[in-house]
Amino acid sequence: MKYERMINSEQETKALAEQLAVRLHAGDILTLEGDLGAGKTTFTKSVAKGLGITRNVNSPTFTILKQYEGRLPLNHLDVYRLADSDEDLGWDELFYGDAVSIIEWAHLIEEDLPAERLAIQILRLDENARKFTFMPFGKRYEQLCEELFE
Ligand SMILES: Nc1ncnc2c1ncn2[C@@H]1O[C@H](COP(=O)(O)OP(=O)(O)OP(=O)(O)O)[C@@H](O)[C@H]1O
Repeated sequence: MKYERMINSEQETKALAEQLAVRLHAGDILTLEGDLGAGKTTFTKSVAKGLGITRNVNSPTFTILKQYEGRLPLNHLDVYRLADSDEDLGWDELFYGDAVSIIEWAHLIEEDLPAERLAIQILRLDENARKFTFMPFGKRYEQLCEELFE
Protein backbone atom coordinates (compact mmCIF):
# COMPACT_ATOMS: atom_id res chain seq x y z
CA MET A 1 0.00 0.00 0.00
CA LYS A 2 1.26 3.45 -0.77
CA TYR A 3 -0.18 6.92 -0.44
CA GLU A 4 0.55 9.69 -2.93
CA ARG A 5 -0.04 13.39 -2.48
CA MET A 6 0.53 16.09 -5.08
CA ILE A 7 1.87 19.30 -3.57
CA ASN A 8 1.89 22.66 -5.33
CA SER A 9 3.79 24.93 -2.96
CA GLU A 10 6.33 25.00 -0.16
CA GLN A 11 3.49 25.97 2.17
CA GLU A 12 1.68 22.72 1.37
CA THR A 13 4.83 20.73 2.08
CA LYS A 14 5.12 22.42 5.45
CA ALA A 15 1.45 21.77 6.24
CA LEU A 16 1.76 18.08 5.36
CA ALA A 17 4.85 17.76 7.58
CA GLU A 18 3.12 19.43 10.51
CA GLN A 19 0.01 17.26 10.10
CA LEU A 20 2.27 14.21 10.20
CA ALA A 21 4.23 15.50 13.21
CA VAL A 22 1.22 15.87 15.48
CA ARG A 23 0.42 12.18 14.92
CA LEU A 24 3.90 10.89 15.69
CA HIS A 25 4.73 8.79 18.76
CA ALA A 26 7.94 8.07 20.66
CA GLY A 27 10.04 5.56 18.76
CA ASP A 28 8.57 6.33 15.33
CA ILE A 29 10.94 5.97 12.41
CA LEU A 30 10.69 7.87 9.14
CA THR A 31 13.00 7.49 6.19
CA LEU A 32 13.20 10.37 3.76
CA GLU A 33 14.45 10.11 0.18
CA GLY A 34 14.62 12.75 -2.51
CA ASP A 35 17.12 14.36 -4.85
CA LEU A 36 19.01 17.55 -4.03
CA GLY A 37 16.57 20.39 -3.57
CA ALA A 38 13.55 18.08 -3.39
CA GLY A 39 12.63 19.47 0.00
CA LYS A 40 13.95 16.99 2.60
CA THR A 41 15.27 19.75 4.86
CA THR A 42 12.15 21.88 4.39
CA PHE A 43 9.99 18.89 5.32
CA THR A 44 12.13 17.94 8.33
CA LYS A 45 12.12 21.51 9.67
CA SER A 46 8.33 21.48 9.68
CA VAL A 47 8.14 18.03 11.30
CA ALA A 48 10.41 19.48 14.00
CA LYS A 49 8.13 22.48 14.39
CA GLY A 50 5.16 20.15 14.77
CA LEU A 51 7.07 18.26 17.48
CA GLY A 52 7.46 21.50 19.40
CA ILE A 53 11.15 21.90 18.63
CA THR A 54 12.16 25.54 18.72
CA ARG A 55 15.84 25.19 17.75
CA ASN A 56 16.70 25.66 14.10
CA VAL A 57 17.04 22.33 12.28
CA ASN A 58 19.70 22.14 9.57
CA SER A 59 20.85 19.43 7.24
CA PRO A 60 22.96 16.98 9.29
CA THR A 61 25.24 16.13 6.35
CA PHE A 62 28.54 16.62 8.14
CA THR A 63 27.50 15.18 11.49
CA ILE A 64 25.47 12.00 10.71
CA LEU A 65 23.25 12.57 13.77
CA LYS A 66 21.70 15.67 15.28
CA GLN A 67 19.36 15.50 18.27
CA TYR A 68 16.76 18.09 19.24
CA GLU A 69 14.57 18.40 22.33
CA GLY A 70 10.83 18.94 21.90
CA ARG A 71 7.42 17.54 22.88
CA LEU A 72 9.14 14.46 21.50
CA PRO A 73 12.88 14.55 20.87
CA LEU A 74 13.98 14.29 17.24
CA ASN A 75 16.95 12.33 15.91
CA HIS A 76 17.86 13.67 12.48
CA LEU A 77 20.24 11.32 10.71
CA ASP A 78 22.04 11.55 7.42
CA VAL A 79 23.71 8.18 6.93
CA TYR A 80 25.31 8.98 3.58
CA ARG A 81 28.85 8.71 4.94
CA LEU A 82 28.09 5.77 7.24
CA ALA A 83 27.76 3.28 4.42
CA ASP A 84 31.54 3.02 4.05
CA SER A 85 32.60 3.68 7.64
CA ASP A 86 32.83 1.36 10.66
CA GLU A 87 31.12 3.83 12.94
CA ASP A 88 28.66 2.17 15.31
CA LEU A 89 25.89 4.55 16.28
CA GLY A 90 24.08 1.99 18.46
CA TRP A 91 21.07 1.63 16.23
CA ASP A 92 18.86 -0.12 18.78
CA GLU A 93 19.27 2.59 21.34
CA LEU A 94 18.57 5.25 18.73
CA PHE A 95 15.58 3.65 17.09
CA TYR A 96 13.81 2.23 20.11
CA GLY A 97 14.29 5.18 22.44
CA ASP A 98 11.79 7.92 23.18
CA ALA A 99 12.60 10.00 20.11
CA VAL A 100 11.24 10.26 16.60
CA SER A 101 13.94 9.43 14.03
CA ILE A 102 14.16 10.88 10.53
CA ILE A 103 16.79 9.12 8.41
CA GLU A 104 18.09 10.50 5.12
CA TRP A 105 19.86 8.17 2.65
CA ALA A 106 18.33 5.27 4.59
CA HIS A 107 18.54 2.85 1.66
CA LEU A 108 22.32 2.75 2.23
CA ILE A 109 21.79 1.05 5.62
CA GLU A 110 18.72 -0.95 4.69
CA GLU A 111 19.87 -4.05 6.61
CA ASP A 112 20.22 -2.05 9.86
CA LEU A 113 16.77 -0.48 9.63
CA PRO A 114 13.88 -1.71 11.76
CA ALA A 115 11.32 -3.61 9.68
CA GLU A 116 8.56 -1.26 10.81
CA ARG A 117 8.98 2.24 9.50
CA LEU A 118 7.40 4.90 7.31
CA ALA A 119 9.26 5.52 4.06
CA ILE A 120 8.67 8.94 2.49
CA GLN A 121 9.83 9.88 -1.01
CA ILE A 122 9.78 13.39 -2.41
CA LEU A 123 9.89 13.85 -6.16
CA ARG A 124 10.58 17.33 -7.53
CA LEU A 125 8.24 17.94 -10.48
CA ASP A 126 9.02 21.61 -11.11
CA GLU A 127 10.02 24.69 -9.16
CA ASN A 128 7.17 24.43 -6.67
CA ALA A 129 5.42 21.13 -7.36
CA ARG A 130 6.34 17.93 -5.57
CA LYS A 131 4.95 14.41 -5.43
CA PHE A 132 5.08 12.85 -1.96
CA THR A 133 4.83 9.08 -1.67
CA PHE A 134 4.32 7.55 1.78
CA MET A 135 5.01 3.82 2.09
CA PRO A 136 4.10 2.35 5.46
CA PHE A 137 5.89 -0.80 6.64
CA GLY A 138 3.89 -2.30 9.52
CA LYS A 139 0.43 -1.82 11.04
CA ARG A 140 1.34 1.24 13.11
CA TYR A 141 2.36 3.19 10.00
CA GLU A 142 -0.53 1.93 7.87
CA GLN A 143 -2.88 3.34 10.48
CA LEU A 144 -0.94 6.59 10.61
CA CYS A 145 -1.18 7.00 6.82
CA GLU A 146 -4.88 6.19 6.81
CA GLU A 147 -5.47 8.97 9.33
CA LEU A 148 -3.23 11.40 7.53
CA PHE A 149 -4.69 10.83 4.06
CA GLU A 150 -8.33 10.14 4.94
N1 LIG B 1 6.64 22.34 -2.61
C1 LIG B 1 7.88 22.51 -2.11
N2 LIG B 1 8.31 21.73 -1.10
C2 LIG B 1 9.55 21.87 -0.60
N3 LIG B 1 10.45 22.77 -1.02
C3 LIG B 1 10.08 23.60 -2.02
C4 LIG B 1 8.78 23.50 -2.61
N4 LIG B 1 8.69 24.43 -3.59
C5 LIG B 1 9.86 25.07 -3.61
N5 LIG B 1 10.70 24.58 -2.69
C6 LIG B 1 12.09 25.05 -2.50
O1 LIG B 1 12.94 23.96 -2.82
C7 LIG B 1 14.08 24.00 -1.96
C8 LIG B 1 14.18 22.69 -1.19
O2 LIG B 1 15.40 22.68 -0.51
P1 LIG B 1 15.74 21.69 0.67
O3 LIG B 1 17.04 22.15 1.25
O4 LIG B 1 14.56 21.52 1.59
O5 LIG B 1 15.95 20.32 -0.14
P2 LIG B 1 16.77 19.04 0.27
O6 LIG B 1 16.03 17.89 -0.32
O7 LIG B 1 16.99 19.04 1.75
O8 LIG B 1 18.12 19.27 -0.51
P3 LIG B 1 19.61 18.88 -0.11
O9 LIG B 1 19.69 17.39 -0.26
O10 LIG B 1 20.41 19.63 -1.13
O11 LIG B 1 19.85 19.35 1.31
C9 LIG B 1 13.93 25.20 -1.05
O12 LIG B 1 14.64 26.28 -1.61
C10 LIG B 1 12.43 25.47 -1.08
O13 LIG B 1 12.14 26.83 -0.89
